[in-house]
Amino acid sequence: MTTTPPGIHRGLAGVVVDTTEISTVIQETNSLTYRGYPVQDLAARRSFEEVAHLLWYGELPDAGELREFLARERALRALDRTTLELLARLPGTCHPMDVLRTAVSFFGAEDPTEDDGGLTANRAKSLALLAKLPTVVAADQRRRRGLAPIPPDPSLGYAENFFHMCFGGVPDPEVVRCFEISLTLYAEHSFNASTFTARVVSSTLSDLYSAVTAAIGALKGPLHGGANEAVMHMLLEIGDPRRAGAWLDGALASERKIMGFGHRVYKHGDSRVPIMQDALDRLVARAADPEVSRLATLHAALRHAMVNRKGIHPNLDYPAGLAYHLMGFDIPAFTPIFVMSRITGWTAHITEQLAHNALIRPLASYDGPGQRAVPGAA
Ligand SMILES: CC(=O)SCCNC(=O)CCNC(=O)[C@H](O)C(C)(C)COP(=O)(O)OP(=O)(O)OC[C@H]1O[C@@H](n2cnc3c(N)ncnc32)[C@H](O)[C@@H]1OP(=O)(O)O
Ligand SMILES: O=C([O-])CC(=O)C(=O)O
Repeated sequence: MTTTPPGIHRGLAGVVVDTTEISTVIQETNSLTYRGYPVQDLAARRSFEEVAHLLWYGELPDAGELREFLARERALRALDRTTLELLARLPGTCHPMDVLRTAVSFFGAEDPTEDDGGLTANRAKSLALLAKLPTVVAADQRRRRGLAPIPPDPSLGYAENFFHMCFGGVPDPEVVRCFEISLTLYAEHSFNASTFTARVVSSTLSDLYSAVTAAIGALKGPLHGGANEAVMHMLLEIGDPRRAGAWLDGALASERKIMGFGHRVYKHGDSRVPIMQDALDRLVARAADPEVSRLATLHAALRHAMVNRKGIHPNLDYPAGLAYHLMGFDIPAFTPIFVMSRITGWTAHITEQLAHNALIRPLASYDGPGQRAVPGAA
């Protein structure tokens, strides 16, 4: 095992690198606020579009501002033919996060204002990405099912339209509401790895698309956003609620990381989990299906076993993973759905970084070989 020398903060654990006005985790109360508003109240009372406005502009929209915001977002959802052709040519074997990463990079290449890092230009790009990403995710899920894309419907809200583009129909409002709650909870979480990645890229004065492309790469990993997919794979691997304890003992004995558990900041439970778990419970009750009940029982059994054995609590990916499965999405679409939401937080942070920019460039303590002569050099 390697020991960390004093003064070194591996993984930047515990290091405060800047200030932010966007969100904060309040450790003492295990709570999370966006621009000062508790996230559970936003999830209960506001639409995801209102939350996006709050994150970007600092305030919830009034009725007129919301009308205008919705109209602008709905008008930008469609993909042009070149993008649809490009996406259709990507191998069906690649992960949907690769598709999304490629799409964002391509949007940048297509945008003649790509290098305009001004506030107005970046706000326009952020809105266009918010509007278009669900269209990419839905078209990609359909492609993998051998189905043609369904164009967006501008008469539908953000969450409803996503279901429409994925499945050709909108489920009952309770399901849409649970999905929208997940989008609000996933929208923003301070200096997490993907947001920090976006800020690092922006700190070099690179363009917004490059920062978002890099952030998608960071979110894909199973220690971050990729965990919501890994949770579902793990539940399917365990299969039977009666196996949960024994499976966990074996996994811990082999030093496996249990997906959907633990967090760098929350050590006594993720503030978002109770809200998402409540939404998941409603989905389970509504389904009234023995197979769904079995999965929910397994989900609860593994959570209890993990808390009992290790004292490690679930993070948001744990209830969100199963909730997305019950909503009918394919597992590889789960992390792309996270992107559809987190695009709001990433772009809010890019704007904030550029407003008070300092190049992000930490130091490293060198512990490689001492200086030596290149063979043959005089
Ligand atoms: C939306 C999000 O991105 S939330 C995070 C999603 N990621 C996951 O769910 C992946 C699983 N979880 C993990 O790997 C970790 O908990 C992380 C990466 C999220 C946080 O990691 P860190 O803050 O670096 O915590 P760290 O890895 O130091 O964990 C502390 C101890 O708890 C253990 N631990 C933490 N999480 C887990 C886990 N999920 N399974 C097993 N052990 C765990 C570690 O092994 C370590 O044990 P040790 O002290 O005996 O070495
Ligand atoms: O904050 C983190 O490290 C990870 C997380 O929960 C998030 O990004 O939502």
